[in-house]
Amino acid sequence: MIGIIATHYISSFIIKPIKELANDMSTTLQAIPDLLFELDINGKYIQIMTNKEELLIDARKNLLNKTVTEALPKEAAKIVIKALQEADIKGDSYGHEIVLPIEQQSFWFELSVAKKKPFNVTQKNFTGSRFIVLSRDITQRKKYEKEINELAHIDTLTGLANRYSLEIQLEQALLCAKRNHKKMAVMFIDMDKFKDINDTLGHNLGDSFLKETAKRISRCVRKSDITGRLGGDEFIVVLTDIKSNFNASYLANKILKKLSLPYEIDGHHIFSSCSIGISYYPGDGNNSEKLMKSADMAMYHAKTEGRNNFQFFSSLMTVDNERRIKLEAELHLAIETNQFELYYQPQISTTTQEICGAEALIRWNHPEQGLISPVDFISIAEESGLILPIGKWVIQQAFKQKSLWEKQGISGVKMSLNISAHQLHSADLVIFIQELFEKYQLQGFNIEIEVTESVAMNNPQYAIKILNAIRALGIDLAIDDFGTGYSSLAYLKRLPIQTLKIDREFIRDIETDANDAAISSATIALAHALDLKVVAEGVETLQQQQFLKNENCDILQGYLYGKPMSNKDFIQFHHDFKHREWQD
Ligand SMILES: Nc1nc2c(ncn2[C@@H]2O[C@@H]3COP(=O)(O)O[C@H]4[C@@H](O)[C@H](n5cnc6c(=O)[nH]c(N)nc65)O[C@@H]4COP(=O)(O)O[C@H]3[C@H]2O)c(=O)[nH]1
Repeated sequence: MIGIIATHYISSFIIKPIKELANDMSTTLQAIPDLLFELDINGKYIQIMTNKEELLIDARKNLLNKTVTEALPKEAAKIVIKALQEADIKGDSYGHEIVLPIEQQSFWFELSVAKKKPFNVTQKNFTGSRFIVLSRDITQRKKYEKEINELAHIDTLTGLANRYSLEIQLEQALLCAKRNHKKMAVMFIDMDKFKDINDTLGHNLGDSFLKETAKRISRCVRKSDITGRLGGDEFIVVLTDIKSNFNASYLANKILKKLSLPYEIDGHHIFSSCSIGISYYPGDGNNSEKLMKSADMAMYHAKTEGRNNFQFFSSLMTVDNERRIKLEAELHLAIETNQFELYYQPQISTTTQEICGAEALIRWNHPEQGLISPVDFISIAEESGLILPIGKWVIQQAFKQKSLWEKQGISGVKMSLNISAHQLHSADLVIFIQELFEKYQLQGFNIEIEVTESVAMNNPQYAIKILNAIRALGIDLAIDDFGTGYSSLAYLKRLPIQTLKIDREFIRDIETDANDAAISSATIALAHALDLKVVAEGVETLQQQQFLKNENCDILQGYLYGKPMSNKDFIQFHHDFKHREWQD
């Protein structure tokens, strides 16, 4: 009886609570998303407590009594043993990470290990240290970490290295070059007139264009070279081991060629090019900042040399660069204090022998340097965006002058003026012209706007739209510097132009260079076939004049008749102009 009571007592007061506790424990373990193991100091699996069988490297029954060295990849097993040894000494160990191949995927686990305190009731056979190992699945976290790391180092648009990563990689490459006495080259690549593409076709298309550019650059370089995007349309290529300058020029030529091939993006045909500056280690700098800066200056020099070319850094450019920065600051002031003036160069009709036009050309009356030629500041104005206010001033001044000439009896003289790529692509250009056109009552008077061939051909669809709107106001349009740009006749036919201006490069050697003569003759014939008038620029000699007359060129402009001159001188010139000695 006592025996029964004692059994009942043990059952209800000892075994039952233990059972309940075990039940509770098992429910708690089910709820833990991690894997729990009990291992001995040799890494032998004593217990596996998890319901996440799919995260085990092998079936539970295959793992039990095996050691981690037998069950896991070598590297992971080493880490587990290390964590156990650490916990054996300190009592616990945290933060070790292992990667395991499970079902052909890589899973990351973070280990937390606690040394077990032996107690006698259940673990009579307990020999040596035992450990509870909690193995947390951190695969997702690792994925995010990798993504964040990539975001920090990779330019998300192009997949190339970003500025931060470029600097790190360049510093590392420099250390290596210093140690091994190697030469390196840094190339600074800037797309020509990217802003126009972005402004006119929108940012999405601009992005696609940059992606394509990045692809083309990547295809030109070796795997061991560093390629990245600094931001915007600026790319960097670092040649980490070059034998001679030839390597860099060869690659620069290759990149120039590839980036100037036509782009077809979302049905738009885009023509572009790039300018490249090159600096060398050790000659042009011994740290990443100096090398990048030198390459940047050389790139800027390439821009001023007409774009679509490459230049090596030279110390003289530092002076150039300082001058440019100073000039840009002074240009701001020049706009505010009205330091600009328009000069006018006469154009002579070969049929009437009269002055039939005047090209308005800007001059800068610099307070210290005197008259500065547009050649020295237009490109800076374009780069800095100052061309927009300057260009507006030119339009306003030329329109005003044209209206005054009419009032002063100087009629029949077409006023030609230049507009730049930036202007053509500025949103308010047409409205601005229209308002001034009405303000100065120029309806019915001859006004002509000149755009260079490359301006019109860069994004021709947009150029056609804007030029059509200008043309609709009754303004004539001319293609300037014809022959120096893309010469796409198919597009030329679609432009609403009335005049072609042959660049003075072709006129200069017209008597001695058969090619130039042939190009000029063909251009005149082509223009006439398209019902366009032809202006020859840069006519300096009677022989050139004769040649052009023989070819039926319509209008001549050049020093032979008159240099660009102030308004006062032009009025005098016009007054004095009758039939002169130079005429045949
Ligand atoms: N050697 C020689 N040169 C001759 C002869 N005849 C004319 N020229 C020069 O050739 C240039 C013709 O202008 P462009 O091709 O439009 O080239 C212009 C044009 O692209 C730009 N420019 C001038 N004014 C403006 C302006 O108001 N706006 C814009 N966007 N660009 C302008 O600056 C360029 C240079 O202008 P300029 O220095 O005035 O130089 C002028 C003129 O002085 C000649 O017989 N021999």
